[in-house]
Formats: sequence, C-alpha cells, structure tokens
Amino acid sequence: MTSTTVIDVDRLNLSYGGFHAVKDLSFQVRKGELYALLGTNGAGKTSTLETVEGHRVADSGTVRVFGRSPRERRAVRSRMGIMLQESGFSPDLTVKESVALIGALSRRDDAVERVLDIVDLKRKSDTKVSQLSGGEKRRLDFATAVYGRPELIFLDEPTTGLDIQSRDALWQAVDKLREDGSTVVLTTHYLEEAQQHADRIGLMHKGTFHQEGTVSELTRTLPATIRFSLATSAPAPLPLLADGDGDGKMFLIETFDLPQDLYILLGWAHANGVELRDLEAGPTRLDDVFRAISSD
Ligand SMILES: Nc1ncnc2c1ncn2[C@@H]1O[C@H](COP(=O)(O)OP(=O)(O)OP(=O)(O)O)[C@@H](O)[C@H]1O
Repeated sequence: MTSTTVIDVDRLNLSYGGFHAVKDLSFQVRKGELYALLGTNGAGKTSTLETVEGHRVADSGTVRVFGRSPRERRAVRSRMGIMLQESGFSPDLTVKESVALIGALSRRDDAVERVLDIVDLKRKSDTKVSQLSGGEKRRLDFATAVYGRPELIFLDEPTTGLDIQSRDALWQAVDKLREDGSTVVLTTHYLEEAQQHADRIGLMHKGTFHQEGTVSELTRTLPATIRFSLATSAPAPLPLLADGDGDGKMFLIETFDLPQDLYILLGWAHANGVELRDLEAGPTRLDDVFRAISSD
C-alpha cells in the first residue's frame, strides 16, 4: 500500500450461510482514480462495496480505506460520499430539508443551495420527496455524493432512471469533483458509461475478478470486427481471412490490428475497383468482453 492508495482490499472473502459470494478478492484504488466495479448479476459487487463502505464485516481478508478499517466510522465515514441505489430519504421531508440532513449526517461543510444547484433541484427545493419523479429522486440521491466534496465517492448505478440530459449533467458534476481531487468508485450496468469514464475496471464474475485493468487492457483481449458486403463476386481473392454468410456477399473479418487490416482491405478494394457496401469497422466494446464472460 502506498500513500496514494485510497482503498486496499486484500484477499476478501464473504459468505451468506454456506454460499461463498466473494472469493479471495484483492484490488486497490488510487487517489484521483475512477474505478469501475462491474460484473454479471450476482457477481458480488454489492457485497464487496458494502464491506468497503463499512456496512458489512469480512469473513476473512482485510479492507483498508484511507489506511484504516472502514468500520472506524468517525475517522472514515465523513470522508466518504455514498450514493446508494436508493437513499431512503423520508417522504415527508422537502428536498431542501433532505439535503440539509445529508450535511448534518456527513459532518461535511457545504451550502445547501450550491448542492441543489449541482443536482439541478433548485426549483424543487420546497417539494416533498414523496412528490418527486423517479429521476428527480435519483438526482437527490446524487446529492449525498456531492455534499461537501467528499474525498471518496461511491456511485452505485448512478444514472439508472435518468434521462440523457440528467445523465450528462451528472457526469459533468462527477468530472468536476474529480478535478477537485475526489476518488470515485462506480458500479453500473451501463457499460458504455464505464468505458467512457473509468480509468480502471474490475470485472467480477462468480465472486472473483475475471479481469482487471484499463478499458484498453480489457478490450484488447478480444478482436475488433470489420463487416462489409460485396455487390458482385470478388474479382480477386480477399486480402484477409474473412467469414462469409454463405451466399458469398456478406463478410466478417476479426482482427487484433483494426487500422492495419482496414488499410489493407481498402487498398485491395481500390486496386480492384470493388465497392465495399455497408462497411462497418467496430472496435471491441466492453459489451463484447461481458458477453464472453457471461457465456463461461
Ligand atoms: N443477504 C443475502 N443472503 C443470501 N445470499 C445473498 C445475500 N445477499 C447477496 N446474496 C448472494 O450473494 C451473491 C452476490 O450478491 P451481490 O448482491 O453482491 O451481487 P451483485 O454483483 O451486486 O449483483 P447484481 O448485479 O445482480 O446487483 C448473489 O448470488 C446473491 O444471491
């Protein structure tokens, strides 16, 4: 563990009765990183995060947050902002009262108006929680992560139920928090958001990491694809190994060097006067990595 390590999980094990939900899991999150903990349903993400947040006790292994046990609530909790899947604000409180309550509970300093502005709920300040829409409730949940600019922020499926504008606004706010030095741990099933925003990803499956690394480290394990069709049969043999669709007109090329193979294919088409119809060159996406592990 170095001075820049914010979270240090070492050989964590968690069980429910006889069911071993998290198995010897180790990872670290460094200061300023956005670390995405992703995985298949039931992989153990929530159980792991609950332990890191100090809500659950490990069966074995150690968890350190800012170098201390997350169970040391006073020392550690005031430095964390946790946006749960549902915060459970009292339905009878107004939005403004709920945000003020976050301040009181977190013991962090901030101005309620500033937080309302960031989560775009100023116009709803005096509205009761029970009268908010699903997306507005989600933005109120986000206030728990924003209030007092916590050093460590947990975002548990933060954009579920948000429209595209609210999503963009949330990610802008997260970017701003990161500029101010916050470290972020994200879980989400929206893989394109993780692909776009995460520095590193821990990909869980059946209680352990299937892979861990940057987006490019994860996606480089699978080939990218080039797809096209030909209007007529090819006048010369294709320059690359391709799968056809049976009638010889649709082709799929799998490649670990997309720019190079695209260059070769376009050069071949040009030299032979061939029209490549419906040409699509797609880099490997996290979805592809996911599909590969889900079929294990
Ligand atoms: N209180 C509990 N009692 C028994 N089993 C549990 C309990 N909580 C979780 N589990 C089991 O532990 C495993 C991991 O659950 P967990 O909620 O950590 O997964 P997850 O990765 O967050 O899943 P999801 O993406 O579906 O939310 C699952 O198989 C789940 O059924």
